[in-house]
Amino acid sequence: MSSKALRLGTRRSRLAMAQSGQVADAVSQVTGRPVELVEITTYGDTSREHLAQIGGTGVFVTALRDALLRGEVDFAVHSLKDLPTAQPEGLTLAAVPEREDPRDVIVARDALKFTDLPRGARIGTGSPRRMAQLNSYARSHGLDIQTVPIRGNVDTRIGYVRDGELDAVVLAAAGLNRIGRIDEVTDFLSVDTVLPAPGQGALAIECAADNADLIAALGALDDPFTRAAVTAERSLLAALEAGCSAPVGALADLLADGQIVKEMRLRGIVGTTDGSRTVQLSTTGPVPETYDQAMALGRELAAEMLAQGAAGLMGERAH
Ligand SMILES: NCc1[nH]cc(CCC(=O)O)c1CC(=O)O
Repeated sequence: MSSKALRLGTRRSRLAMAQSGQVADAVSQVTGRPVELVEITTYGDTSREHLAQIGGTGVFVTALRDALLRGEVDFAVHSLKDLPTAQPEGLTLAAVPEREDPRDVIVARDALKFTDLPRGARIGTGSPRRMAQLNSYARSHGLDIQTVPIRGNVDTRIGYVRDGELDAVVLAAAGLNRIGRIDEVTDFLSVDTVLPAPGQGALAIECAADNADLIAALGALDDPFTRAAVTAERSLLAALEAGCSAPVGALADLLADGQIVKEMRLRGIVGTTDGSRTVQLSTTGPVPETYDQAMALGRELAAEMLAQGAAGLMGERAH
């Protein structure tokens, strides 16, 4: 391969710049080539509407993908949870690096934990998935909380707590880690309380499907277990015919007996945003050795969830 700089297309938000910068360093290491960041503005960055109102999936990624397809940039880094499950013609996921903390967290006033929030506390989140699970937990544990739809980047959301408009906001640990604000977390939510979004905490590195040299080089950053796990989670999401703004949580992990890994477990939840109804199920299977096996695990869980009425809890379909 040449020693020309590789062009990495990135959104200009603080989170996107942070994760692109981190991947740029890693890619530079494995390829020996300099990596140059190319800023691209997306519809998701400029729209003032709530994500759920924009509807559809992938508002953040379309502009990046267009730039890749036009050959204006060589590769792009996405938060996997923002990536639509359909892989567009002409592009490929060259690597899914090792996932970091997949949990959701609370940033609350006065260092409060979720379960210590006072009656009537206002918790900001624009995510139907988070609303459904927080409200469901509140109902079954006698908490009196109010979820308030908010939008904006991570700094803006934390700002709602700092300026006293909200008692707490819900965010992803991974995003806070990447922008260096993890210290502001007041409570890490157990995945038994709130299942993360499919793919949460993982990144996807995408490039043109015909760029074999680059695909091979970026492949050095791939973590096969993370890829198997997120493949199962995204297969569940796809089989539920839900989009990335649907109230669907999912997490795949490995079950071990001592040091010996036995199985992959996939947990999933769908719920109404008021938390009054949920379908939450789990399945296990052999640790996938192929993507097809990981996909099958997701489809199997989706079928069981649909048989228990999951479709009726998801509201309007994204497509
Ligand atoms: N919805 C926006 C978004 N997309 C990715 C992350 C960061 C976490 C990740 O990469 O999974 C966030 C912020 C958040 O949900 O708090």
